[in-house]
Amino acid sequence: SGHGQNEVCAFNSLFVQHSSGGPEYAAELQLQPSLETADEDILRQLASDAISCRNGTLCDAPRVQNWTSSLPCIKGIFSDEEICVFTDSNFAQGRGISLVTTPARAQFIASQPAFTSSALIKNVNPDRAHTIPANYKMKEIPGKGMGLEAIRHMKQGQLIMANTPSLMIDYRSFEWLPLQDHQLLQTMAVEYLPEAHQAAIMQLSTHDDVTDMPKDEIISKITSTNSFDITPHREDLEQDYKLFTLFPDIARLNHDCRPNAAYRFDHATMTQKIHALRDILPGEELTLSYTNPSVSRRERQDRLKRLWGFQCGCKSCTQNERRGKESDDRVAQINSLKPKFTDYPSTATAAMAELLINLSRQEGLWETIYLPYTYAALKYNSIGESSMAVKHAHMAMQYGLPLVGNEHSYMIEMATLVDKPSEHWSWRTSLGQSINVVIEE
Ligand SMILES: C[S@@+](CC[C@H](N)C(=O)[O-])C[C@H]1O[C@@H](n2cnc3c(N)ncnc32)[C@H](O)[C@@H]1O
Repeated sequence: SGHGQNEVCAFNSLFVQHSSGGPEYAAELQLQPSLETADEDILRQLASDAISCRNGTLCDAPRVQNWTSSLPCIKGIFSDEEICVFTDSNFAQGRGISLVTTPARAQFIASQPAFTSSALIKNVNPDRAHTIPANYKMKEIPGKGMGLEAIRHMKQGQLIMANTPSLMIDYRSFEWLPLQDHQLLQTMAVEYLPEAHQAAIMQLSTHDDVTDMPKDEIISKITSTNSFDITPHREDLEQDYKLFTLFPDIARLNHDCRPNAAYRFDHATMTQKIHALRDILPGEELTLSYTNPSVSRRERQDRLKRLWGFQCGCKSCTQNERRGKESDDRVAQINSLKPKFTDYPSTATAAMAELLINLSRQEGLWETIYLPYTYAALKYNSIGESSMAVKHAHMAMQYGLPLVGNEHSYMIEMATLVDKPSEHWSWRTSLGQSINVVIEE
């Protein structure tokens, strides 16, 4: 690209100048720990040069439209493609958003309705939604740092809060760039945001003490302690590369192995939505599960310690040995029953689906309970019990719709079944014939 020819702005070409190695340097980079490859001062100089580029004095105009800035860029070690910082400081009523990604993906994201019809995301973020009374307050939670507490009664399925991202970091930035370059882009992505937004990010939890840490590392700690993995839009051609995404208000939700809330990202509105998994009373802490809840207590605790660095103090993790064992047994039974509904040929029955529902309810696994309700609806319909089928299909939708949306295959099946059970493909399929009722997720 034209950009690459400009020595002032092209980070990777300066890497080459800095070393004595020439073209082999790229190969060297793969072997050395990246922190030793570039001098901090040089990187800083490059960053400030890049800012000058952005102001149009040293470089070409940004190559991607719709962003208030689209620099700096760094070329990947394993790829010819560049990773750049894209900021739109007007996004979400001036709250702003920064992306660290390829120009192609940035262009795709900028074409989403959230960018092209800004009225869509008016009032999405708590600090901009002055007219909507908050459902929660932030407070200190013993042993967990800060957290969010419900201040009103909320119904199962209700939207609790929503947020647009502060930062979205393409996984290619971690994979293609040396750590120091990656951290530099991440820091610049923060620094390009409006000041109030930056301040909110810098106040987020770092889990450990970060006094005396350089800013790049503090920001890395903040993103790794608080970000969600977002699966790319289904029309994005690069499904393998997720987006590590920070939502500054939602980041205050602590983990619980049996949470009362769940998240879902809507690409069109670029909004992470938090819904109530069950009815919530005022005074309850609002929680999400950071990890798969359907594994044993030991496994959950190990994962949380390994991946997040904390000892889980949730109710399910701290209950006594006997109750802990009962919970593990239910989870194991759930996990052995579930495949019977999706494996072919299916040996499952409506009674087994009811058992799965009961176990999930007892265990408080609300996030996935739409699955056994869906199985039950299909099994009842397959034996011609339409009223039971419709009843369970309604339950599947009540729990599933807020979490997976109406385009999810299960929700589509349930909506058609409820409409006319006898015209659904599953109708009486288990009677007198040997067709099995199995649907794909
Ligand atoms: C995304 S932040 C949640 C908000 C955070 N407590 C704060 O003060 O901003 C994740 C961090 O919160 C703490 N945390 C979250 N859930 C926890 C739990 N169940 N037990 C202990 N610490 C928890 C850990 O320090 C974790 O790294």
